[in-house]
Amino acid sequence: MATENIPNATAKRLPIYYRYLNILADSGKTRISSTELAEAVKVDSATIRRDFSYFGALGKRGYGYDIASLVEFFKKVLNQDRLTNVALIGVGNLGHALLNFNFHGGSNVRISAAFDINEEIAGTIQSGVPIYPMSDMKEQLNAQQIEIAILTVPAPVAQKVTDELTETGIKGILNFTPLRINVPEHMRVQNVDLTNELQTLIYFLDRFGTEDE
Ligand SMILES: NC(=O)c1ccc[n+]([C@@H]2O[C@H](COP(=O)([O-])OP(=O)(O)OC[C@H]3O[C@@H](n4cnc5c(N)ncnc54)[C@H](O)[C@@H]3O)[C@@H](O)[C@H]2O)c1
Repeated sequence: MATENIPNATAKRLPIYYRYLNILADSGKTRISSTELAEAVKVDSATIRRDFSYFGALGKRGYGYDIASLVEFFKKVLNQDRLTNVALIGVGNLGHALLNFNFHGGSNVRISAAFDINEEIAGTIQSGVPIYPMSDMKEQLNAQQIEIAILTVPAPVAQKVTDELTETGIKGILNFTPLRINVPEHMRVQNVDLTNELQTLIYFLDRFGTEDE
């Protein structure tokens, strides 16, 4: 299965497909056409067919896609058949909300360790997740074989903390800070920027209006 060379845009849509297909499977539905799926996930059917084609022909003409096999397939592609432990660095307002949420609801990702410089929080357990002092970070990440970190520290220290993370086994950072952090080539950063998302929405509404207009 050649999943290394799929385009970024396709990779980003896979969790959307996976989540919806799971809902369908739970409701007892057994097959779906690319047109139906397109309507539900708001991605056009040609794109869906192209996305799926990167993984080999999964659908049958006139039949559509078999939901159970798609779910199994995406589960493997997205590594949802094993639990992925992630770390959270910075348990402030946002960090705390993410700990509380902790990716419940059918996802196989969970925050298993959190770290903070504040000595009053370090050593406590919040939403079932232990908070460690920063001095324990390297040891804990290695011991728990954690490869992904969520970064929710203040922007002025984001690069410093990132540099500390590069000395551990961390391979990917979900960066909530507004700073565009620098990482070595073997690491990958995914930025989450709510302001940016909101501005994009405002831009599209200003320019194109809503779908019903
Ligand atoms: N991406 C988004 O959409 C979005 C939304 C809100 C906030 N943010 C960003 O998320 C970050 C956190 O925001 P917040 O409101 O939770 O801030 P906050 O001040 O409430 O929390 C920051 C936490 O980081 C800890 N911290 C500070 N320096 C540290 C260090 N060197 N090592 C480890 N921990 C350290 C603090 O003790 C605190 O607990 C900020 O960078 C903010 O700009 C992003």
